[in-house]
Amino acid sequence: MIAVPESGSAANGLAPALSMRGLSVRGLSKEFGGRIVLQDFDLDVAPGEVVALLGANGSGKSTALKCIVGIERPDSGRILLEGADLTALTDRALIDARMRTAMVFQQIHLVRRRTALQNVCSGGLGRLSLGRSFIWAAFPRTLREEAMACLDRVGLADRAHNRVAALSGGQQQRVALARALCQRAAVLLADEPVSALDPAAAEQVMALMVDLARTEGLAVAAVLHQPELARRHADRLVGLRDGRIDFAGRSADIGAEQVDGLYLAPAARSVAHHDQKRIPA
Ligand SMILES: Nc1ncnc2c1ncn2[C@@H]1O[C@H](COP(=O)(O)OP(=O)(O)OP(=O)(O)O)[C@@H](O)[C@H]1O
Repeated sequence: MIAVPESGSAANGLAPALSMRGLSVRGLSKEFGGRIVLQDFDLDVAPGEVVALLGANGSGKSTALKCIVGIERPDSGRILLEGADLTALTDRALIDARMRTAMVFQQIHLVRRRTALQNVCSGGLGRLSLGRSFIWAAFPRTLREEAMACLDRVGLADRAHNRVAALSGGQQQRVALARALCQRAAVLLADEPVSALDPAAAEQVMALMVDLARTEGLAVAAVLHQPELARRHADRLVGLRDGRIDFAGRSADIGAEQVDGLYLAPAARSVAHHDQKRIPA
């Protein structure tokens, strides 16, 4: 069992220095067509820790995750994964480093006509030679055993041979988490992983992500649209507004009104701010 790190000692909730473990991001910026959508974005996620990214639609949350995982190319900034600077790596070293990051999405990216086990095996494809990678039926026994253990870890060993299409949304998301385990990822980036799930399934998947962080030492960063769920499950919260960090800190230290403020329109925000100032302490 990995202890929850005492991060967030600095005033802004970030670790004081770039970490050699887990994920550290500094000064990430990205613009599309001349419009800045992410600016000076910093993030630290230690092994065993869960950090939730919150913010209104269009505030830059997904762009941040996409830049970290390599789907988008940041205009500037540094991304350190287990101490390796991804922005300085090339070729095989970059591919190997990227393999240590897994991503799960709201729209679950699994091959629906394949079994849960085959999908989880695919997480280990990067470790196979190219020739074998595309033969679904020919995953080596060792990989199948590892994938089975990963499915067992998420409570789905009994559904290993079911096609993904026959599983519920919550079960599919658990298969996606098992695939991340089989990939042997050190960092898990989750983009609205529970938005398509009913409340009970969402609760279950969030609890599983926290459990995997604690027991497997995964560093988890999750974009969430459910502030209450984030507050209950995440160790720290990072609030984004218009591409910039509005607040960052331990979940217990961040007030509900601060979180709610992320979702107010600018005019309502200035009224709320004015009202807040009038309330005697
Ligand atoms: N490939 C792209 N090309 C142009 N603009 C983009 C692209 N991707 C994102 N954007 C813009 O960047 C801004 C931030 O988008 P992003 O998806 O990161 O926001 P978000 O906070 O994840 O929003 P949501 O909660 O709706 O998913 C938005 O205005 C979006 O339209």
